[in-house]
Amino acid sequence: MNILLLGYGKMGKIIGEIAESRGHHIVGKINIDNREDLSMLDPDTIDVAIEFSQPDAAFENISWAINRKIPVVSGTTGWLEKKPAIASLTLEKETAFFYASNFSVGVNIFFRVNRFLAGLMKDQKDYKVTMEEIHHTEKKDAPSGTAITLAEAIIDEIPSLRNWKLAEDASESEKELMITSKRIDPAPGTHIVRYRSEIDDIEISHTAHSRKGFALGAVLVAEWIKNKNGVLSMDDFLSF
Ligand SMILES: NC(=O)C1=CN([C@@H]2O[C@H](COP(=O)(O)OP(=O)(O)OC[C@H]3O[C@@H](n4cnc5c(N)ncnc54)[C@H](O)[C@@H]3O)[C@@H](O)[C@H]2O)C=CC1
Ligand SMILES: O=C(O)C1=N[C@H](C(=O)O)C[C@H](O)C1
Repeated sequence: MNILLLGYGKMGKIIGEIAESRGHHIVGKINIDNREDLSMLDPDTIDVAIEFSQPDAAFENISWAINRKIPVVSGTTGWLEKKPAIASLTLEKETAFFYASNFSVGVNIFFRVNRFLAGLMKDQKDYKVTMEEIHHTEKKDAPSGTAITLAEAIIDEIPSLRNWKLAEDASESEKELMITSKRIDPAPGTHIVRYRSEIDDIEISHTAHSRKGFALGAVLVAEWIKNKNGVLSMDDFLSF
């Protein structure tokens, strides 16, 4: 496949290496300082764009590709208030858009375990749930996209919770799920969900040892998305 990389930072580079090792051809490596290279590409020769840039660049990158009917696989976090506009554009242009806050198989198993545990805890009034995420110091958004996905599932399952909040922003409230964000190098991504009572604690965690799982997941999705249409997610891709 011919793959365009929109965003060629830590993730873009590993994605490029994995894609090439699987026989794909990288037609462009676009960063903040070479966006003019986009005008030299022939959109008809691009099978899929993989977009890992930064929160304030994602919408423009994704729109550029979708407007040219290029399917997009995006992992950029921190821009999702604009996702409905991308969803409409995707349907209008009859192409495909795939978003995941986390592409690793391990985290997607963790998402299922998190939802199951939250369902078990929903009537356990003696436990208070909190979350913690730890990432490297270059990360631009907080909390992480993965933490938001975890929090949304917990809030879905536990009726007494209304929304999540960053622990540093807020005084505690019974109705809010507090998320602590820590920035410590070189952490590729750690997420912890804790239920604490006077008697005991229950804790689940996922720790990425590198970025390889995120990058491999994005390439596998790019291979899968070819010739598909619509707005897709990991629930469409995963077979478990
Ligand atoms: N969904 C997932 O599984 C994962 C998502 N991420 C997310 O992916 C994004 C990228 O992460 P990293 O590669 O670690 O960040 P990074 O900071 O290493 O790279 C971002 C790159 O985007 C480029 N960029 C900035 N503005 C641009 C623009 N207008 N057009 C094109 N490129 C532009 C920068 O030049 C930079 O090279 C972040 O939002 C991060 O949270 C990271 C890992 C896994
Ligand atoms: O910025 C990162 O590095 C990561 N971002 C994603 C997120 O915000 O959840 C996924 C992963 O945790 C690494």
